[in-house]
Amino acid sequence: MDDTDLLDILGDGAHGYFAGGAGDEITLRANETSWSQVRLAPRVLVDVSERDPSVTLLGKQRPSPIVVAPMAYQKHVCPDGELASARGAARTGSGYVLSSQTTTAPTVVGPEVSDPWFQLYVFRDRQVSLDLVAQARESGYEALVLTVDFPVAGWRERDKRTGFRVEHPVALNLDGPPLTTEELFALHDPSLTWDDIGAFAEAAGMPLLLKGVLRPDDAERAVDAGAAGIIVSNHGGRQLDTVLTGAEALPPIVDAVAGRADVLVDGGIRRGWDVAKALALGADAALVGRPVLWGMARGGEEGAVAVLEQLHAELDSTLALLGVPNARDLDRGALVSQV
Ligand SMILES: Cc1cc2nc3c(=O)[nH]c(=O)nc-3n(C[C@H](O)[C@H](O)[C@H](O)COP(=O)(O)O)c2cc1C
Ligand SMILES: CCCCC(=O)C(=O)O
Repeated sequence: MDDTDLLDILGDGAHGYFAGGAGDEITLRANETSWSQVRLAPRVLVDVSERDPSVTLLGKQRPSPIVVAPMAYQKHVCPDGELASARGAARTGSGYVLSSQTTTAPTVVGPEVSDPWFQLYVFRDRQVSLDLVAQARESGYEALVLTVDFPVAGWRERDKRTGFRVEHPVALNLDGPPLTTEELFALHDPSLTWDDIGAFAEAAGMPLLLKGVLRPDDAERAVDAGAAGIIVSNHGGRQLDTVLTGAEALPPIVDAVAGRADVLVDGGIRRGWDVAKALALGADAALVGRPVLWGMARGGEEGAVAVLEQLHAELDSTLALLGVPNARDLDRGALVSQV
C-alpha cells in the first residue's frame, strides 16, 4: 500500500510514534513477512456457495474473527479518536479492544460497540489501574486484556528523535502540559510479576486475557494462573527488537494451551488471507492494529470502516478459494508448512 500521504497527514512526531517500532525495526518488518511466508494449500471442488466467518470467543459466537487491537492516543490520528475505531468495529462486526492509554473515556467508548474488551496496563500507582478496571466493569466491557510485555518501553528511536508529546490521555487524568512518550511510559510498574496476576483476575470480575506472550511455557503459566485467553503478540514490533513474530510463536503456544484457553494473535496482519492463516495455525481470532489507524488518518470513522470491510471481503474470498467455507473449520490442513 502506498503510505507516503500518512507522514503529511500526521506529521513527523505522530507518524513516528504510530508507525514506528523498536531498535532497527527488524521485528516490525518481520511481522508482515512472516505471514507471507506461510503458504496456503487450497482444496478444490468444495461447495463454497455459502461462507461463514464467525468464530467462538470466550464461549460466545462472534460474527468475525477480526478484532481491532488496543492502541493508545487515537485522537492524535483523527479528531474522533477511539470513537472512530470503535464505531468502525461496530459497523463491520469486528471485535474491539480499548487501550487503557485512551484519549476517550472507557465509559464513552463502551456503549458504541457490542462486547468490547478493555486493555489494562498496571501503573506504579496500582489504584489508577484498579479504578480503570472498575470503570470498565461498570460500563459493560466483556473482558480484561492485561498487557504483560511492557515493563518498560521499547527502544524507540523515532520518538527519541522527534520528542513526540501526547495531549492529555484521559484515563490517567493527566491535566497539565502534554507529556513525552518517555514520561508516560515511566508510569508503568516494572515490578509486576506472576504473583500479581491473581489479584487483577479477581478485581476484573470478568474473563482475563494476557497480551504479549511469546513462549509456550509462559502461555501454560497464564492458563494455570486462570487466564481465559492468551494474546500471542510482540506488541507490533515496538518492544524488544529481533524477538520472534506472532506467526512463529503461535503454533507451539496453541499446542501447549491445548484448548484450555482461547488463543489470539497479532502483529503484521494486513490481509484477509493473513487472518485465515492465523486461524489455520490455531488462533481463535486475530487482532489488527496499524491498518485501522491508517484508515482513520485518511478518513476518520469511514476510513476505519473501509479498512475493516476490505479485510472482511478478503477473508470471505479466501474461505471460498481455499475450499474451507467456515472459518471455524480452518486448521493446519489448509497450509503447506509452518514458518
Ligand atoms: C500506536 C500503537 C499504540 C499501541 N498501544 C497499545 C496499548 O496501549 N496497549 C497494548 O496492549 N498494545 C498497544 N499496541 C500494540 C497493539 O495492540 C498490537 O499488539 C500491534 O499493534 C499489532 O500489530 P500491527 O500494528 O502490526 O497490526 C499499540 C500499537 C501501536 C501501533
Ligand atoms: C504507555 C503505553 C503506550 C502505548 C503502547 O503500548 C505503545 O506505544 O506501544
